[in-house]
Amino acid sequence: MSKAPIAYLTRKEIFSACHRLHSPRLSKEENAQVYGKCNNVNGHGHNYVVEVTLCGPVDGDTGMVMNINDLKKYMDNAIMEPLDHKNLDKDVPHFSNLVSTTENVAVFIWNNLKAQLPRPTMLHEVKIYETEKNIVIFRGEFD
Ligand SMILES: Nc1nc2c(c(=O)[nH]1)N=C([C@H](O)[C@H](O)COP(=O)(O)OP(=O)(O)OP(=O)(O)O)CN2
Ligand SMILES: [Zn+2]
Repeated sequence: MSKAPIAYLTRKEIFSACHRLHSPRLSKEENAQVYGKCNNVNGHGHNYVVEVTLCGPVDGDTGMVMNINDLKKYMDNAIMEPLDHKNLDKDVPHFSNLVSTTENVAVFIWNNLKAQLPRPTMLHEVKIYETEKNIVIFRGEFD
């Protein structure tokens, strides 16, 4: 029997949210120094573009790594429902005591997706464009 080819499947979603970069582990002065304009108490917003990539065998019967309709459902639950049109720092309990950098948002999304996927090991990458120029990739790695 021939082996199934392994493919990477990516889907993109866009969510809008506001936030302020402020770490509870730093003093007021340190926060101002580290985050500069992003520490402004009024906050600011982004249209975050999130690309989720799964990796897995192409099913011989369906021809799919996963049905995109199912991936869309998982991403709605893991990304859109908790984050879209939210104040990340005030509306999302995960960030009540954790600075809402894009790195931390990527880890949050990764963990939400992992908890839902029928085969969590399929999750390969979460990539977020906070702006056109600022991009974070998380692949579930720890130092
Ligand atoms: N490592 C990180 N550094 C910064 C993050 C982050 O999430 N991780 N986030 C920010 C701010 O949230 C900020 O919104 C960045 O915006 P800005 O500097 O305006 O964005 P650009 O770099 O695209 O804009 P410029 O035109 O270059 O000013 C800051 N740092
Ligand atoms: Zn920002």
